[in-house]
Amino acid sequence: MTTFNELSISQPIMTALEKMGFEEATPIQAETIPLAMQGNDVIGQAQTGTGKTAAFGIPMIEKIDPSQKIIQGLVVAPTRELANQVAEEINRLGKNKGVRTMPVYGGQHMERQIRALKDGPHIVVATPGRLLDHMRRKTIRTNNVKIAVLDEADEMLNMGFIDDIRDILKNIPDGRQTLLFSATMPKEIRDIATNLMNSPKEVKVKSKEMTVTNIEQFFIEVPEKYKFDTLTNHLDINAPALAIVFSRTKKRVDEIAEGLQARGFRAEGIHGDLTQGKRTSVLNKFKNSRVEVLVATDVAARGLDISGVTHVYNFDIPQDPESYVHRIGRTGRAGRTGEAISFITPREIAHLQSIEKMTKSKMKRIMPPTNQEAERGQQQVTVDKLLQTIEQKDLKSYHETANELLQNHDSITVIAAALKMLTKERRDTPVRISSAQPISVKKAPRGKDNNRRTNNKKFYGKRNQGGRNQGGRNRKGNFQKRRNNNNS
Ligand SMILES: Nc1ncnc2c1ncn2[C@@H]1O[C@H](COP(=O)(O)OP(=O)(O)OP(=O)(O)O)[C@@H](O)[C@H]1O
Ligand SMILES: [Mg+2]
Repeated sequence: MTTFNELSISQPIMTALEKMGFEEATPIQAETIPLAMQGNDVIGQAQTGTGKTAAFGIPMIEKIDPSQKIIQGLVVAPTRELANQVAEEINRLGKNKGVRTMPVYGGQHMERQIRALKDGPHIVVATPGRLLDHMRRKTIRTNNVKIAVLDEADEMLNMGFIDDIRDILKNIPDGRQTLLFSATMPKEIRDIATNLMNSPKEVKVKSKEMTVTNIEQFFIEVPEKYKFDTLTNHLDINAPALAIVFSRTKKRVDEIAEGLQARGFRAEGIHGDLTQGKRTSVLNKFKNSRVEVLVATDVAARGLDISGVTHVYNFDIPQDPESYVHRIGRTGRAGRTGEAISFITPREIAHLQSIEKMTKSKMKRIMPPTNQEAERGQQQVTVDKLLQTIEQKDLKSYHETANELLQNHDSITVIAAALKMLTKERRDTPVRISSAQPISVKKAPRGKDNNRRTNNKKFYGKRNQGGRNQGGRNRKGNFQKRRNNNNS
């Protein structure tokens, strides 16, 4: 364990770290902060949720001279929400030193942004498109930038962004220091990265798996047309505090979010076709739990740090293993636990195996929950609430009425009625999600494939007709029991 003291961090930042409740440095922080503070270029790779933001934020703030009101540090991030979040964290870290950080991204009012930039932030955290726009207008000048960071570096150096990144880096003075961070770093991207840097030091926090071990990973083999019912049944059983459901297309995100609302869930969708105002409001509602299920495209896959996300669903399995790693990494952050559940259509089993191979982790097969299990799951939510109320013990004033009730009815009937009243009514509103092509693997591994397949037909029935009852449940316990041991 490394304390921040051992890393020779200056007092103002130490005070900020204390305020933020950071007691010890995470491994990626312990390894990269000294290297970066010595002036090295660094490529830092560590699992999701392990504190990479502070790993580049701290050395960046150390480099800033707050008396000079010019942009000295630049962070580039792939999405607007992430740019905003990273700016917030660097602001917290740099506050006591008087270092001001400003997020700059598209969808915000240009004139207002230009006015704010005139106030002279020391650090800008930007998305590439809007940053280039400002650089062309000369409303952002990069000639004094001493340190540049690519957060989610492999994504930034991928096809979609690489040209923009080259243009941005061309305009930053040669003597600059460059830091690249991500949880994933495919080899071909690392080679591109090295060319843009000055003899970088590579730090890879060693771990057997690319994914975080405190995220339990499951998969459910389910035909496309049963995915939605499987999702709502699963949500009923697990009653997640906050869940993110990833889907492949914006259209499906909208449809899933609307379908969930129709079935009584507080759900909203987020994707790139929404206005920035809508994107921000949906994310804020999710952060303060007014929305319990966030349905998203990969726009929410990388970097977002929302505490309390207990479940990540891959309604559609992603194409790349990297995307899988980042998506499920929205839970199980900073040492917490989480569950990731991926829906795999029968034709995608080979793809699932290729993801497992790349990430060096296993997903355990679970069976799709039945309608009866989902009903019991919802009742259990009520029972949990009831038990909490019993624990609070403040029930004396209800005793007399309770006694009267029990004189005329037996206790089972009374309790059952109370449970019925308190349990969220299950809606069976029919929902149709437009179809998606299954993802295929170029080289489908043969053979092993077969023992993964089971005939799941018997598990699906029309909603509310009742499926196969698996017997008594005990929330998670039942869930565990149903794992297929052949695959764990
Ligand atoms: N040393 C620390 N002690 C306690 N909490 C920390 C520490 N460093 C960071 N955190 C917290 O851990 C959470 C995850 O950090 P962060 O978002 O930087 O992870 P990340 O490695 O960038 O993940 P991702 O790969 O998903 O982007 C944040 O809430 C952050 O405030
Ligand atoms: Mg991050």
